[in-house]
Amino acid sequence: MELPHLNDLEVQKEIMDVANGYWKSRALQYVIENNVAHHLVNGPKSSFTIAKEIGVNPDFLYRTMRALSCLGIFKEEEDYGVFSQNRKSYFLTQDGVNGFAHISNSIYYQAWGSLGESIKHGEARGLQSIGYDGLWDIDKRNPEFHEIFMNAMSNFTNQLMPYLLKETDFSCFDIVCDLGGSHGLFVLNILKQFPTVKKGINFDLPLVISQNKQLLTESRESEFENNVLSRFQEEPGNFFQQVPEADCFIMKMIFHDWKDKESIQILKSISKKMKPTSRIMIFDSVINVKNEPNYHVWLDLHMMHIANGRERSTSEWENIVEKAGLKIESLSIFSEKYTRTNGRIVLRTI
Ligand SMILES: C[S@@+](CC[C@H](N)C(=O)[O-])C[C@H]1O[C@@H](n2cnc3c(N)ncnc32)[C@H](O)[C@@H]1O
Repeated sequence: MELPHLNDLEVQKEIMDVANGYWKSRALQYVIENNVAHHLVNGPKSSFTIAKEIGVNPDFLYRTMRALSCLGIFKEEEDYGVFSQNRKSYFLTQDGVNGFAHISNSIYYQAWGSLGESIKHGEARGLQSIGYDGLWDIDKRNPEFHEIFMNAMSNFTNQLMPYLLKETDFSCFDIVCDLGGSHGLFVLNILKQFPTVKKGINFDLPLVISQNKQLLTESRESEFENNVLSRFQEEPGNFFQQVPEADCFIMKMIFHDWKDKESIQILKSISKKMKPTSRIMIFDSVINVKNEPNYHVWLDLHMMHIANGRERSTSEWENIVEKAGLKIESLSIFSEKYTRTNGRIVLRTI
C-alpha cells in the first residue's frame, strides 16, 4: 500500500464525508418532519415564503435547503432563495417518506450516541441508553414512533412488492402464512397475484393484529377484492411459542431482529409445523461483499446496536439453519439495489 501524504486532499475529503454524516441525516430529518417538500408541490417557491408559512427563521431555513440541494434534494433556482421540486424531494412528499423518517428519526440518532457501549459489551445498548428496554418496548411507550415504524415497514414492503412477487412463485402452496407480517400487505398481495393459493394468514403480535383490525379494515376493503379478502385471515401469537399450520412460512425482515440463539428457536418452532412439502421463505439481507460501499453492512450495525440483531453472510445463514435441524434448498441474491431485503433463502426439512 502506498501511504498518502498528510496533505492528500482527496483522502481528507473522503474521510470528512464520513465524519459529517450526521449533518446530512439531521437536515433531512428536519425537512421531513416539517413537510418542507410539500410546500413545493405547486411549483418553485422562495424558501423565505416557506419559512413564513411554517414559522421559522428564513435565513436558517434557506441555508438548510441550500445544503440539501447540494446533495440533490431540492433544486436551487437562479433567483436567490427560490427552490423547486426534483426527483428526490418529490419522494419526500410520497408514502415512501416513512422509510426515511424512520431511519433518520431522533430516537435512533440519540441511541447511536452509545455505539461504543454496545461494542464494548457485545450487547445492544442503543435504546437502553435512552431509557427504553428495547425495540419492541417502544411500541408500548412511544405510539408516535411506533406508527412511523409500522408505516415504514409497510412502505418498504409496498416498494419491493412487484419485485418480490415477480421473483417468487407461490402458486404451488395451499396455505401461505407470513410470520411477523405487520400490516399484512405481503399476504394480501400474494392472494391477489396467485388465485390458486387457498388461504393466506397474517401472523403477528396481539397488539399489531388488534391495531390492524381497528385501523386497516376499511382501507383493505377498498384496495382488495372480495375473492382476496375471503381467503385472508389474521392470527395473533408469538413465533417463539407456536405458529399456525401452513405450507409456506414467509419471514421477511424478521431474523435480522434476532441473535443466532433466538433465530434458531424461531426456526425450531416453525419446523414443528412443517410437512416434507412445506417451505420456509426468508426474505432478508445476505451480506456478500468486502471493501466496497454496501447498504446491508450498515443495516447490520444498526440492528446490532438497536436490537441485538444481525444481517448474515451465506455461511452465517448456513450455520443457524443447520443448528435448527433444517436445510437450505436455495439462496438467491436479488439485487444490491434493493434497500432492506436483498436475498431470498428457501428452507426445507432434512
Ligand atoms: C422488522 S418488522 C418486519 C415486518 C414485515 N415482515 C416486513 O417485512 O415489513 C418485525 C415484525 O415482527 C413482529 N414480531 C416481533 N416479535 C414477534 C413475535 N414474538 N411473534 C410474532 N411477531 C413478532 C413485529 O410486530 C413486526 O411486525
